[in-house]
Amino acid sequence: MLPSHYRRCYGCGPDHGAGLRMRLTVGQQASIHAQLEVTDDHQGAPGLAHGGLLACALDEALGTVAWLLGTPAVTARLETEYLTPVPVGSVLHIHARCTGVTGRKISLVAEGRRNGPTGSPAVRATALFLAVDLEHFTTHGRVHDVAQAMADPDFDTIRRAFGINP
Ligand SMILES: CCCCCCCC(=O)SCCNC(=O)CCNC(=O)[C@H](O)C(C)(C)COP(=O)(O)OP(=O)(O)OC[C@H]1O[C@@H](n2cnc3c(N)ncnc32)[C@H](O)[C@@H]1OP(=O)(O)O
Repeated sequence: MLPSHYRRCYGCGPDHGAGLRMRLTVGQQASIHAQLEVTDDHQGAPGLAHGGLLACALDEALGTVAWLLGTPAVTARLETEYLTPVPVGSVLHIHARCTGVTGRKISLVAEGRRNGPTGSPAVRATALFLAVDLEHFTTHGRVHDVAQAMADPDFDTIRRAFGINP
């Protein structure tokens, strides 16, 4: 099981009051298994998960695979395909994996299944991530948030955890 890469991340952060709090586990080679419990807070239509939120959950799993490759990376392109509605109360079992790397470009795919990891697929995504350096976050984000994240006493543990499948 991987620790959250950033405590205030909407996808996996334990300190985010309204986040998805996804838990992610390393799979074979560069792949990730994750689970999303679909709750009342995730609705787009009555009783059904919001499509954008499902894309967010897949994005989180895809981004975590990219980090397993040893570099921070950000989503450049994300295409989602919705196959069946996902009702509140279901658990989405997500599997994300890398399909190729060309320079800074990381190609990935993900699939979310209902009713267990071998259930029928409900949502799929194809993504392109771009590897970036720390400057990406200090230039475009808030310097004090970056400094705070790096000052986290668990920062080294978190960084090392992503070296699981070098
Ligand atoms: C553990 C972590 C979990 C995190 C999960 C969540 C992940 C996220 O949500 S990240 C947040 C959302 N994403 C962003 O904010 C990114 C915003 N975009 C950017 O910052 C920039 O556009 C960025 C960094 C993606 C690319 O910019 P830049 O580094 O200048 O790349 P650039 O030089 O233009 O292009 C490099 C290559 O990528 C290609 N490329 C760039 N963007 C795209 C795109 N959208 N589609 C296709 N190809 C693209 C270019 O064509 C180029 O290809 P080639 O080398 O073959 O000519």
